Amino acid sequence: MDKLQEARLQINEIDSEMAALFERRMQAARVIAEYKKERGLQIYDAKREQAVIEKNAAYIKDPDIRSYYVRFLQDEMAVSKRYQEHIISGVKVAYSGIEGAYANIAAKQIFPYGKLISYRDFKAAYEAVERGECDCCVLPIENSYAGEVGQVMDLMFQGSLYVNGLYTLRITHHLLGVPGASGKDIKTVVSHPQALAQCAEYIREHGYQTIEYANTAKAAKAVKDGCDKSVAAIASAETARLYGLEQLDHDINESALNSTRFAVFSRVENKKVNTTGDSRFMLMFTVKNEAGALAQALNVLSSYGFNMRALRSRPMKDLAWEYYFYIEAEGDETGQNGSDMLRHLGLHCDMLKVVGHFSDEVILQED
Ligand SMILES: O=C(O)C(=O)C[C@]1(C(=O)O)C=C[C@@H](O)C=C1
Repeated sequence: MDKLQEARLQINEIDSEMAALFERRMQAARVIAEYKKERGLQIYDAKREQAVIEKNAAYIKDPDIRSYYVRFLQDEMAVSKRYQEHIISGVKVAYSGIEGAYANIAAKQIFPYGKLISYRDFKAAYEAVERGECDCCVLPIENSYAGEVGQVMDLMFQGSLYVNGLYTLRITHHLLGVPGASGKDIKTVVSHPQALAQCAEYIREHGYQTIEYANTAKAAKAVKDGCDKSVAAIASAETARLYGLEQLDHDINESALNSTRFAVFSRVENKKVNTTGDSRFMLMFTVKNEAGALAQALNVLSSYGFNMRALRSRPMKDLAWEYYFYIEAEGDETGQNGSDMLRHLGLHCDMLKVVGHFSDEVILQED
């Protein structure tokens, strides 16, 4: 037998072993896909991929081969992601608003393989998941300019869903007109009040009239349907594409940091977040009506080493002048220290629930 034949026989043997291993790996990937579908998690997990590569590359003794093996692992995970997309494809994702609205843009980016279903408002989208009509929903919880989204906070407090992922969408506004219009033609701009406020300086400089719409996509649709060269919408580049509008001016919002945080809600809690130090969790509670109860509750978190990043209060709708509290904190509350903290915190609360935890806040780019 010559060397070629010998090497090919070896490869045949290795490939047959690898085929069996590949099948096992893909079966594990299927389990992961189904787990993620139930919890509204993204397939791609950058940290996990990094860990897989680091751990396995270290097994390769020949330094000449190591970089090829890293490539092999990357390809293997790309195949695994394609297979998972095939399994999850059509996962039903509820969002509020119409196509082209920012919630739709965020949902599309988080679940490009999903079936996105529009609901008229936050409550309708949230309840569609509670009823089992959708697998998860994507709702805004906070805007860097306008602050918390109170209606979504209230749903989190009263409802039964969990937050297993948080995504920040950077928002860039553009001036959008009908084809053939130019900046000089524009007299009136239409958009959501927040978008108008975010571009207030630009609008003032140009002396435009403003008209408010329920969301930026509706404003864009109105411009398209109105066919009036003197009216422009303020919305995203994606909305322009969707409604066949032209960008007459770009990046017109004042703050470059304009962004909205979207949470993905699902019926199943993602019990274990990674423990690499980037975990965060969200709590909602009411405190006992006693002097110092709130201060004591807050002290419990720090005494167990959890760093509180946000504290908000909202009125309880059915009890005048009573409030519930929302906390977002850094750390992993699923371990022993976390459950001790929650037990201790519970002593100061009438009601306490963990609404969600997630490992990393993912930054989405608008385009
Ligand atoms: O571990 C996961 O979360 C997976 O989805 C599996 C897997 C892989 O094939 O190893 C695939 C995609 C992720 O980006 C990370 C890893």
